[in-house]
Amino acid sequence: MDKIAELSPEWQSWLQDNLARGCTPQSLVEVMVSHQFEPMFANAIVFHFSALRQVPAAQASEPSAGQRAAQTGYQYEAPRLAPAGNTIQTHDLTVRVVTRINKPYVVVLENVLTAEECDEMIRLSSDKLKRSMTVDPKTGGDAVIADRTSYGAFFAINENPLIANIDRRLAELMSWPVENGEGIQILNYKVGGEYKPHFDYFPPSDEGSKVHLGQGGQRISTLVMYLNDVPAGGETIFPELGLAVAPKKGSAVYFEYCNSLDQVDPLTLHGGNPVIEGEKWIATKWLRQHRYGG
Ligand SMILES: O=C(O)CCC(=O)C(=O)O
Ligand SMILES: [Fe+2]
Repeated sequence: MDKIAELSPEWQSWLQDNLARGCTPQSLVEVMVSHQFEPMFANAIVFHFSALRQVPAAQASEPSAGQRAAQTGYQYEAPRLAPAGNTIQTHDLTVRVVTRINKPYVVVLENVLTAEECDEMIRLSSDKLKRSMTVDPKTGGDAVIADRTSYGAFFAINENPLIANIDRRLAELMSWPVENGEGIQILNYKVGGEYKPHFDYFPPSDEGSKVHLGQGGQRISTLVMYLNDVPAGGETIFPELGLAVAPKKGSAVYFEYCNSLDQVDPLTLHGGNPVIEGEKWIATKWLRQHRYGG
């Protein structure tokens, strides 16, 4: 985590001392935020220090996955997406489970979308992007687009028959109502395009989260679907887990990070590695606690 360099030695020892005294990470985040630290940064840095805190010499030098999970204070509950079995049956596709991690619950899936659906979503969103570029003169066209490392488009829930069928399948897959989902978001990354590590949930201590939490509540899980094969780079990475998922057309990675106590799980920090060759298209589905929009 290179941002550590930005934290003064005084703050670093303050964090170490208070974690050693047994203060909760959340209380330390709040103090940092009250001292004008950016909430996402405070969350990430406090978690980083708490996860790396020295374990007694008698134990392994690296905390086990279970110990790291316990240190965050997040209470794991029964997963929403099927916790067992190598396939998940939806009304029209049999989705295959490739990899599972339990704490946090991260699952790599195959056959979430057909190749035709992937191609059609790319085609439809390319059209949307072209239209929005010409409709809004203030975006400045190509100059602005060239600066961005990714760009995207939204499909409203049930926007057309193709999307409605996919929304239905995803709700079955994730055992959560269609109405609690945000509309599918399409992102396109060119060579060099990336998505720096972040949390998909709205940090509870962040003032700016209130407006998001007011509609549909907290985000609880994410499904990142890959719409094309990427020749090199573009993996979805989970830095706290040492996990990198390579994009594969029609496959997806699913992860959960909010429980029934409204706690959020910092171990789900994730990002998109820079694309090295070719381009990367993904479709992301975020689920909310409550009914969202439509
Ligand atoms: O590009 C990726 O692989 C990750 C995308 C992501 O984190 C998101 O859409 O929230
Ligand atoms: Fe994300």
